[in-house]
Amino acid sequence: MELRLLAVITAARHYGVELDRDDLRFPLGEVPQPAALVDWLRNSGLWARAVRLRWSELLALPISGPLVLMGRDGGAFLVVRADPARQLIWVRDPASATDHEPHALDLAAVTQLWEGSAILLRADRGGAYDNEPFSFLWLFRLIWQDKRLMKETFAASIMMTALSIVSMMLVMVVIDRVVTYRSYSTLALVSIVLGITVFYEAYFGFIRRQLTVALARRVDGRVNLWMFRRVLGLPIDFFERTQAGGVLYRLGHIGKVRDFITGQVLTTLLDLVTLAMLIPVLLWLSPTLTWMALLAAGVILLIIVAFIQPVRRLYHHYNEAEISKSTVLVESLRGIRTVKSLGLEPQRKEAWDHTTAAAGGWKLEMLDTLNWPQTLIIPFDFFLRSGVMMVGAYLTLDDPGTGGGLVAFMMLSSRLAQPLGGIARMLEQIEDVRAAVSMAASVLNQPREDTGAGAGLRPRFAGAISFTKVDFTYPGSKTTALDGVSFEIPAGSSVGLVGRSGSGKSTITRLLQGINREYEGYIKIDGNDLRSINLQHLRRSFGVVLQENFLFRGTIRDNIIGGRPGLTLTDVVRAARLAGAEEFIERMPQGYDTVVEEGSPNLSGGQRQRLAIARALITDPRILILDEATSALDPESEALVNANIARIAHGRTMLVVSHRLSSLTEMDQIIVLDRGRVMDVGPHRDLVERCPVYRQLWLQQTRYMDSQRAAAPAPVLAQGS
Ligand SMILES: Nc1ncnc2c1ncn2[C@@H]1O[C@H](COP(=O)(O)OP(=O)(O)OP(=O)(O)O)[C@@H](O)[C@H]1O
Repeated sequence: MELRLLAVITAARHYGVELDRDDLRFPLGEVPQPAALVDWLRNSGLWARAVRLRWSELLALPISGPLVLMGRDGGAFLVVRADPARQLIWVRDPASATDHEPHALDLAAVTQLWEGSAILLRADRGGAYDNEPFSFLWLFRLIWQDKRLMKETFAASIMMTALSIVSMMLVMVVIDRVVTYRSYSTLALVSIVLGITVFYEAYFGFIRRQLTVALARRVDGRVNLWMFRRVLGLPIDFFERTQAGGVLYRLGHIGKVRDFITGQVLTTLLDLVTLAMLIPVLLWLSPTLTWMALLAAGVILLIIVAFIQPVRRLYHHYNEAEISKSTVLVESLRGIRTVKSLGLEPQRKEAWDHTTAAAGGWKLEMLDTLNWPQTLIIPFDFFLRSGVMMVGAYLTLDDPGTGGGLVAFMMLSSRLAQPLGGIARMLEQIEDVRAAVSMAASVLNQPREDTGAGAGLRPRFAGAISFTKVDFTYPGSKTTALDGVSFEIPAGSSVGLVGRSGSGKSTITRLLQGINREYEGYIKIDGNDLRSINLQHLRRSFGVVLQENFLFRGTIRDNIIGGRPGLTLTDVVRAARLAGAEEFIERMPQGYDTVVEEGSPNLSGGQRQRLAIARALITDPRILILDEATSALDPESEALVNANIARIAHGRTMLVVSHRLSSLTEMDQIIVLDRGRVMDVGPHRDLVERCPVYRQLWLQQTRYMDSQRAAAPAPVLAQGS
């Protein structure tokens, strides 16, 4: 089992990618199958494929880097070279050192070891393009990946146009010959050929539609996958800066761009093929009429182009208004509890009315402006459709022998209208779509976090943390959040972070998790500079519980596992017990299989929090951060969690941010912060004596608690008396 993982890890390393065991979706203890290994490689940014090969095929493979053969006994080995002439392959044992000389195997030896399947891998060539910014060109290149399908679609279009030209020519023959010379045999022959032509035209039309649908579906799939990956790759502070409503609305535009390219642009390109073939034939049939038709079409295009600029401006305003509208809606829905409990409905309604009216106003103005080109083109469109025929009829009067030609011209030129209309529509929409591209790009092209598979160290943490002269200011903010912060936390110790509101407690935990990276100074974990550690590895090594934690729709068990591979119900129960959640979960009718609804309305705040603690503990993290994790709990739940805190802290470094100093008195050290500076570090009893800021906070709280205690016995006495 280990050998297969080792082989794949070694092969990936050849391409500069460091695989993370936590990314492998496969139950621990079982033999990993090629499909799971391929998924692992692909998710880490490599191109990989599982194949079954024959010996001859294996020998014929061009081997530029190692490929992995699956061994019979659940093992694996790496093929580094093949020599078809000598019928030999050279393999490395993944367990041995990489500089070890590969050894040659022949068919007999390979048959004994190999079970027939292999994993091919290489650096993903799509990778570079994957990292490019979202733009029109990007989408075109994405579509161009399906070159074969595109070529087939174009071939079908060419065939269709050729066939329609043939059938029109046949009509011309019928009119000129059959009618003039009364030839029945020609009529019969032409009818048969026409029948066949119609059949083929229908057939190619069917193929063309099928191909365009297939192309659209593929592009759709790829764009969706890519978009979600990009969005997940954006840093947290982007989502903090940007309202969810705006992000959703902007991302919605990607669908518009995709539909435009796979629909309008593709059809127009195909129609251009038709135009390129039709125009020479029309010129041959009647140059005068052709020029007239093209002139009318040209004027139509000019009218549309003239209105592009004003429409673009109005569209921009309309979009901005729509973003505000959608922000009001999303905000109202997300904050519905606050809205209802504070009775803020009239204000929200007013905001909604206001933004809706603004969006409606801009839309109306835009449609009004669009109405002009649509009206102005009508006479030219009419001339294109009917006027040309009248002129043609007039010309035929002078030359009666050309009746067939005129009919053929009319039938063919009617096909001119569709592609020209298509081009016009495309030009009309292009502004819309350009705006949509920049909308979607404003989210998708944000700088991403560098969580790349190859980037950074992946050390096993013991949990020692040090900050040395760390300065940090939030982007766009004037006040420094951290000012020359230095402290050391030995591995395995528990540390409290205290200070007034806004003193920088959460900022310290954010920097540690790599949420904000633009700090000055040094942050080290076990002596490794935080900047040099792989971001995903870093975050996975932490357990984090915040004041508000999001639970996903699913069972309690799924929520605690959180999709992490290799965890069983025993782990879930262990984590739940440690978090003080076991008792309430077992009282629920379905126990660990109880379904948590969206927003978890079926759980109390305290229960939700204890589940979040269990979720953080299940991976047995070396470093645990509790950021006001118990602040919102009722005294009973808080007491339950606090009673377990010593057990939770056992064997790991624990960082607890809390306003309630009474829950921190047992910590090994407490770091006192004030306005972004470290005022003092020490255990509770020392700090009360020597640190004025801490003493003040402590006295404030104990005085408050004393006054509560003093107030509490009164009713009891009254009752007893
Ligand atoms: N996302 C942010 N963008 C800009 N400034 C921020 C951001 N988060 C915090 N700050 C500022 O940084 C400073 C430190 O904030 P931080 O949240 O670390 O304090 P805290 O001690 O955790 O406060 P609290 O106890 O209220 O949670 C504050 O002045 C705050 O206004």
